[in-house]
This record gives sequence, C-alpha cells and structure tokens, in this order.
Amino acid sequence: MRIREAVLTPVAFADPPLLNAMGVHEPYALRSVVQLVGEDGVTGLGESYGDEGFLAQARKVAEQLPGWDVFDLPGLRRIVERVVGETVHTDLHGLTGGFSVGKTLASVYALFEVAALDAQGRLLGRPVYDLLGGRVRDEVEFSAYLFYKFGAHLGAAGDDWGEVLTPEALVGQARRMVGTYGFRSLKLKGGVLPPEQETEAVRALAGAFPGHPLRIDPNGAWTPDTAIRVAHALDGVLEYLEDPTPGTAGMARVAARAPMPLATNMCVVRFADLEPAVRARAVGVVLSDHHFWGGLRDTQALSVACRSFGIGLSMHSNSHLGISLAAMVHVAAATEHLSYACDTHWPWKESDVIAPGALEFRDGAVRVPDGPGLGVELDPDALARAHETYLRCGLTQRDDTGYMRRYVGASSFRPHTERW
Ligand SMILES: O=C([O-])C(=O)C[C@H](O)[C@@H](O)C(=O)[O-]
Ligand SMILES: [Mg+2]
Repeated sequence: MRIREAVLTPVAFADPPLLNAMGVHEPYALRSVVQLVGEDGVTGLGESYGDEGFLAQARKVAEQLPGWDVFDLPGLRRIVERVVGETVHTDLHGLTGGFSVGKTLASVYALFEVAALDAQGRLLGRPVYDLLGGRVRDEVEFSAYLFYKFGAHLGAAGDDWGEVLTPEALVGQARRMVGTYGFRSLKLKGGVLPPEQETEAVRALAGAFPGHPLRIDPNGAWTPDTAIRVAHALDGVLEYLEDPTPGTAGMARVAARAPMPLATNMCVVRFADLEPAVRARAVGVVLSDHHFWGGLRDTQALSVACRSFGIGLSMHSNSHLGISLAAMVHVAAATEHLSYACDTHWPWKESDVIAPGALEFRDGAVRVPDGPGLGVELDPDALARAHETYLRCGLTQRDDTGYMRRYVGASSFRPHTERW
C-alpha cells in the first residue's frame, strides 16, 4: 500500500488544572493526529505530542511520505532520520527525562509507525496485536492516575473534580475514579507538596483502599536522602516508588536502601540508558511509553531487554486521546513481559477524536479491540472541533511552569529537581 497523503492535524482538548513538580496543567492539552491515506483509500491513524517543535518535525516527515509503502518500516526509519537529522526536540517540563537526537528520532518515528501498523491491520483485516506477534492477554489493566489539583483554571469557573490539596480530598478523587473505572492500582502524582504531606496522603489512600497497590511519582523532586526516608515510611504500602530523585546515580543510591523497587520514566528513556542503569542497579521497573520509545515494536524490544535483565516493565502516560489509548492497549496485549497495571490520563478528558464505544474500562481494564488495525474509528467532526479548539486556544507548547507562575507570581515558583 503506497501512501497518497499524510495528513497531520494538531488538536487540543480541555484539561483540568492538575499539579505536578513543574507546575500546573494549562486549560488545554495539545496532541497531533496523523492520517496516512493510502492510494486505495485505506487510512491508518496515529497520535502523539502536539508541541510546536514536535509538530515541525512531524510535518516535514509527513511531506516526504507520498509514495512510501506502509509495510516498509525500515524505509520509514530512513525517511525520519534523513528529515530530522541531528535535531533535538526539547520540551519545557522535562517530565519524561532528558533530550537527545535518538529520543527525537524515536518520538517522530513512533507517530508514523503506529499509523502504518493501523493501516497494515486494516488492509489485512487483522488487529494490530496480531501484527505484533499475537495477543497474550484479552484485557489490559490500568491504574488510577491521581493528581493534586486546583479547583479552577485562572479566570474560569470550578470543575466538578474540585480542589484537591488534602488527603481527604485525594481519597474522594480516588473514590470517584475507582467507582467509575474499577481501578485497582492507584498512582499519586507527587512532587507538589512537602514529602511528609504526600506520605500522609498515600497512607490515607492505603487506609481507604485496603489491598489496592499504590505508587507515588514526585518526578525527581526529592534528594536521595529524602527519597530514602519516604521509602522507609511507606514500606509495605507501595508496589513501587517512581522517579523519587533525578539521575541514575541518585536513583542507585535510593534503590540500594529502599525496600520497594524504583520505577522510572525519567532516567531510562532510551536504549542507551539501560546499560548504565542496570550496572548501577538503579531501577527495578522501566515505564515504557511507545510515544518516545520508538513505537510499538521497539516497546516490545524494550520489554525483552527488561526481562533479560530481571527488570519489570509497566507503562507511562501523558494526557492523550483514544488513538493513543488504542495503541497502548494493543502493544500491552501483545507484550508478554508486562509486570504492572499501566498508567493512563484517560479519566481527565471529556472529549475525543474517535467514535465512542471501542475502548471501555471495566474493573480497571480495557478489553483489547478486535477490529482491524487499532480497532478505533476517527470521528471527522470531532477531529475538526478539536483542531478548531487548537487554533482558538492559542497554546503552542505545554508550559506547566509558566502557567503556575501566573497563579502564584513569577518569583514564588521555582521548580527544580531535588527541591525537598
Ligand atoms: O509519570 C510521569 O512522569 C508522567 O505521567 C508525566 C506527566 O507529564 C504528568 O506528570 C502530568 O501529566 O503532569
Ligand atoms: Mg513518572
């Protein structure tokens, strides 16, 4: 199947004021949607980041794709390498670790790889999980992604999740998530309040949800000593501790003393990071993310590498829509070595670009869609609306720190790793 046209559409969707170590989510999250349209009219879908820097690279690749055969993934890699060259895409938040040429290439490639696999599946009448070697599970389990949050965006009315800055409010948020989606594992996005308060919040969750596995992720906001202290305070409570401190050396120091495994989506973010992390015994769980690990097939390669080194694998998420969730579900379904429930921001969005119904949560898990390709259909009107929102919202890159400074004053907020 040769490509006639690759259509790249930036989109935006409403996002609540969720807090993290770098600041607060702006009123809209940005994404990109690609449609690979074949000469015979079959279309493959992909979704990824919507920051301007990423879009610029993806746009240049899209222009080169007419005439390319969607079964030629090595050819896609060559096109991406040629077009992106030595460009390093950076973001303003650093919440998914360092930047490099390799990570930029992997991210841009991943957007189109997913769309190519979707198109291949549609042509063959087979789900993407079959193209990845077959399904090893019928459903994929996800965790509840709990956030401290402000009650309202600047100048806007409050949302129905309300303000969440206390353990009681957090337990309320968790009750709603668990009640609606049936999640078992609960993850708290930390690095927002002093570690003692976040420890108390995790304890409150443990009390309110006995038997539910718990995690906390301060995105490197703690020193190794603080991280070790929190790790001991939460001994027997956490299934893993995520990115407590920045860097492989710091993580290794904490890992040597912590009673639970350390997980990361910040210090191991490319294949080149694995060897030093394994040698230093810095991480027990790698949080894969096909959006920056080079797509679905490289995520499976990562899984094999992790299994070889005795490291667990789970999945990281950023704010996303249904095409990404479908891709996450397919790769998780076809990946044997997957040790924990995956992250998703799904409950935090109210609109999508796909037709409803294909992806539903029951008991905290999503049934793997059986339709051809990713098994989800684009809703053209919804895509047009989301693009219109993108144009109207005026945002061109995610800036949690800049937005937080508008809440609290520029001099009052200086995010940095090892803040506590
Ligand atoms: O596990 C993580 O580090 C993330 O999910 C990164 C995200 O950007 C999260 O911090 C968020 O949405 O604010
Ligand atoms: Mg994380």
